[in-house]
Amino acid sequence: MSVYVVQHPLVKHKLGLMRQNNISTKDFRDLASEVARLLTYEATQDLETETKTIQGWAGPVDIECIKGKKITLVPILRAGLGMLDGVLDLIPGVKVSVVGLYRNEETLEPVSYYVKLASNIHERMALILDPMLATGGSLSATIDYLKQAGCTQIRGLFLVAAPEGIERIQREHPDVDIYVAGVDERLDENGYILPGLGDAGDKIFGTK
Ligand SMILES: O=P(O)(O)OC[C@H]1O[C@H](OP(=O)(O)OP(=O)(O)O)[C@H](O)[C@@H]1O
Ligand SMILES: O=c1cc[nH]c(=O)[nH]1
Ligand SMILES: [Mg+2]
Repeated sequence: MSVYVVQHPLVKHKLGLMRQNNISTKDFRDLASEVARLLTYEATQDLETETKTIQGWAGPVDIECIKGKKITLVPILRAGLGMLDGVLDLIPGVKVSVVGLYRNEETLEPVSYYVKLASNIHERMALILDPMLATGGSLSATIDYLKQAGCTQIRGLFLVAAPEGIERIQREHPDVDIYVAGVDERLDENGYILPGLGDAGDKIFGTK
C-alpha cells in the first residue's frame, strides 16, 4: 500500500483555510471541492493514454487520450458527497457508486444504511471519496463492499487522515492506495482527528 501525501502548495493552503474555526458552510464546501479536484489530479496521474490521429487545423495531428480506463467514484455518504463535484469536474464521464455509512458515536463502528454500486465493478478502478479517515472503520467497510463485488483496483482520496486509520488500512487492505491532503497528529478520545477539521459531514451539510 502507498500513501501519497500531496505536497502541492495550493493543497496545503486550501487545507489550512478549512481548519479555521467558524468557517462558513459555503467556504468549507468550496474548499472541499477544490482540494478534491487537486487530489484527483494526483490520483489519476498514472492512467494510461493511447495515441489517436485527428484532423487538426493544419492537418492530421496525433493526440493522447485516456485509454478507456473505466472508473467509478465511491463517495461515502454523507460527507464524501462534498468531494464529488470537484472530482467530477476533472473526470466527468465516470459512474458513481455510493456507500452509506455513519459512525456509531459510542463504539465508533460504521453502521451501513445504503449501498449501490456501479455495474461491472470488476472492470473498474474505484476512487473512494471521504473527507476524513479517522479510525479507518468506514473506509475498511467500504473496501470490503467493493472487494465482495469483485473490484480489484481501489484508491482512496481524503482531505485529512489520522495515523491510526492509515495503519489500520495498511494492515487490513495493503493493496489499496491512499491520496491525502494532510496526515494529522492523532485521534482524540471520541475518535475525532486532531487538529483535523471537526465534523466534516456537519460542516458540508450545515447541520450540527
Ligand atoms: O474512519 P472512521 O473512524 O470510520 O471515521 C470517518 C468517517 O466518519 C465521518 O462520517 P460520519 O460517520 O460522521 O457520517 P456523515 O458523513 O454522515 O456525517 C467521515 O466522513 C467518515 O466517513
Ligand atoms: O475528525 C473526524 C472524525 C470522523 N469524522 C469527522 O467528520 N471528523
Ligand atoms: Mg459526520
